[in-house]
Amino acid sequence: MDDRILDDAQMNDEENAEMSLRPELLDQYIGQDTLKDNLKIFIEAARIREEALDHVILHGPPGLGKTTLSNIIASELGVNIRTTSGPAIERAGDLAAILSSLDAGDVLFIDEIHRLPRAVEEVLYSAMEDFFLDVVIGKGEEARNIRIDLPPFTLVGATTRFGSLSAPLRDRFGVQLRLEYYDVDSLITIVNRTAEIFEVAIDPDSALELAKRSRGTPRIANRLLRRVRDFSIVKQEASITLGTTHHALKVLEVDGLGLDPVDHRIMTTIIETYGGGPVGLETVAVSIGEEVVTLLDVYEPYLIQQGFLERTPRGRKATAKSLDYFKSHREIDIFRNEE
Ligand SMILES: Nc1ncnc2c1ncn2[C@@H]1O[C@H](COP(=O)(O)OP(=O)(O)OP(=O)(O)O)[C@@H](O)[C@H]1O
Ligand SMILES: [Mg+2]
Repeated sequence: MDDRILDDAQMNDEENAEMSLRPELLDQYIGQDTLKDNLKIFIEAARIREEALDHVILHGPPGLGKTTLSNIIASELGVNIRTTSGPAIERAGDLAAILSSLDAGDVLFIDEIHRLPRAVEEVLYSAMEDFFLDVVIGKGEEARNIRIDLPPFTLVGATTRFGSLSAPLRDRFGVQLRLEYYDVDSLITIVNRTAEIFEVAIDPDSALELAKRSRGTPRIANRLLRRVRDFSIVKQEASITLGTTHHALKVLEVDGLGLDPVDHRIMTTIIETYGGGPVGLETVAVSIGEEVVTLLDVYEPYLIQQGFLERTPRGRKATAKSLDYFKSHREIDIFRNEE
């Protein structure tokens, strides 16, 4: 399973590549039109008022552009950005150090904000609402409370689990933006843009094919393009052809809808072992040897969006549509491509 297209462990080696692909301004950010229109107004208003932008929470599945957008927000505001993540801020003191180093109007980006320790989160409330921190200095009898005033700043939080945020934290974000899976047209534009940056030519039908098989996710579109480009280079093609694209996707075990072998194992386990469900996600995870969080964050959202999987109070259920799709894939060669 080392070649899995969605594997997190694989992501490290692409971080550099991702950096160079990140659009820097809102106009270069493809798709998410409603979100962009709203954000433009809020940014413009903050600039006119010469105040810090209200706190922003970006939520949605991995790879849809939350980190990219947080950097764009800072660029568009013309301010500095400090980047950290929920698990990296272990103590209230860590947070105090970061916050007191900000200049007025700066953006503090906290990735994976649902993983902030509880004690840190509670200190964050007053920082967000009234720009001050109450911290305890010293221990025992010596301990005393001090109040630190902060410059007005904008907290941008990102999470794949909006539902796991506590209500008090959620409510302190004045701007709540949900990223949606991208449509095929936006993904074609993203594939073509990335190809241009890579300086490779790609046939329009190949770009379309990659767009259709990217699970609505720019990160996956870019990743597939990089792999397909490798095959094309070896074949010494002048431009990435549909034949090579099909071949590469077959080797990568990406099916016609962008589903990979893990998606197939999830669905066939629910359908065949558990009679279509309902079955608990933990049970499915154990059956196929994957982490529950991976299923929750990476696999399940797209299977639900495609109408294959349903969340019910008693567990996950396969839909009628999924019975057809996964049954027919089982009868024929599972990763056959329409060549
Ligand atoms: N709207 C977009 N237009 C062009 N490229 C995009 C867009 N959104 C994302 N990308 C590209 O997709 C890649 C992944 O985006 P990003 O890292 O911002 O996702 P993320 O939502 O932060 O993911 P995670 O939840 O895993 O942190 C980046 O390389 C970025 O260049
Ligand atoms: Mg990110």
